[in-house]
Amino acid sequence: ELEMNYYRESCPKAEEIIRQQVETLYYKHGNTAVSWLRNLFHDCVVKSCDASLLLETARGVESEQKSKRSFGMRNFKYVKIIKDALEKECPSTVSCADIVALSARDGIVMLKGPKIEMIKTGRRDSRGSYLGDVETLIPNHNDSLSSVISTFNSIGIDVEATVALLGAHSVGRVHCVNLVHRLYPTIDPTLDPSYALYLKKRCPSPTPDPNAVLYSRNDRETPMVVDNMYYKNIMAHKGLLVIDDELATDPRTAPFVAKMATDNGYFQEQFSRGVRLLSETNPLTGDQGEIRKDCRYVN
Ligand code: HEM
Ligand SMILES: [Ca+2]
Ligand SMILES: [Ca+2]
Repeated sequence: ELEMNYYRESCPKAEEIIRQQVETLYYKHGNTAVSWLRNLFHDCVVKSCDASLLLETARGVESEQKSKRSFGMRNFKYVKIIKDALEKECPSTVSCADIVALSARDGIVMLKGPKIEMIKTGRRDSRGSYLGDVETLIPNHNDSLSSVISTFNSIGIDVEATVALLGAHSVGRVHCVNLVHRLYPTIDPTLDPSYALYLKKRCPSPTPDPNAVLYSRNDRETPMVVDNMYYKNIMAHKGLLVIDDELATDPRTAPFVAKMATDNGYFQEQFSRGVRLLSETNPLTGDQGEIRKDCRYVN
């Protein structure tokens, strides 16, 4: 079982070390905090919050980072800095899976989102990756709301918390490859026309080079703040993904969207609840898995 402050005896400074490292990294490379948030989603939805996402391709392991669904993910190299600081203090004690969970919590604070005081720890690390499952488990950029709701529901996350978690798209970016289908050959009629013109400027080619770093920010107003701006944007038909418009108009989700758009406190409360639920997905505990020494490789 996960518990609060799992490392209180084995490594009392663990949570403080992670917080410090997340903070230092944020001041050097602000978008690391954005990455820690996305990592939580991409790790926990694929089987378990077990740091399977962090494994690189080596010794028979094929990295989940290679999946199309991981497109645009960045900053993995900085996880090593956090892990090394922990290994120095207490070798082979703090799991990479707990780094994923705690760095997401601390990253959200750097992005001026809610302070989630209590997050359970004691997760252990997977002994392999699940590349083959990533495409079925992580929703695609053009998936329908119904399929997204059922994905989240299958890991115990209700519709209200799902709507709140999508507020993560109040920070970060989307590359043109994930957008152009809404702009070319004709503009998706659910997009605000002036916003569509802006997006066409950001993404001038219908066939962007996947290696080019052409992207649009998720939220032009507060791009580095986890806030309820996402809901205001999607209600104004200024969302980037297909699901954004559905979220704002579907009767199952529209009431939550409208409330989150007007009440940042309510958004923060539901977002915190969503993050906690997500972080507790199917953990490995006890003698399952292992405590990796280097998050990139199984021991
Ligand atoms: C329906 C579910 C979701 C879909 C379809 C989806 C899809 C996407 C796509 C297509 C991108 C842009 C990738 C790129 O082009 O670079 C993205 C970025 C991002 N997603 Fe999601 N996402 C979903 C849910 C979530 C959740 C639940 C979280 C976190 C709680 C999250 C956090 C992020 C973050 C932080 C970014 C920005 C990353 C960066 O700028 O480096 N997403 N997502
Ligand atoms: Ca995982
Ligand atoms: Ca924002």
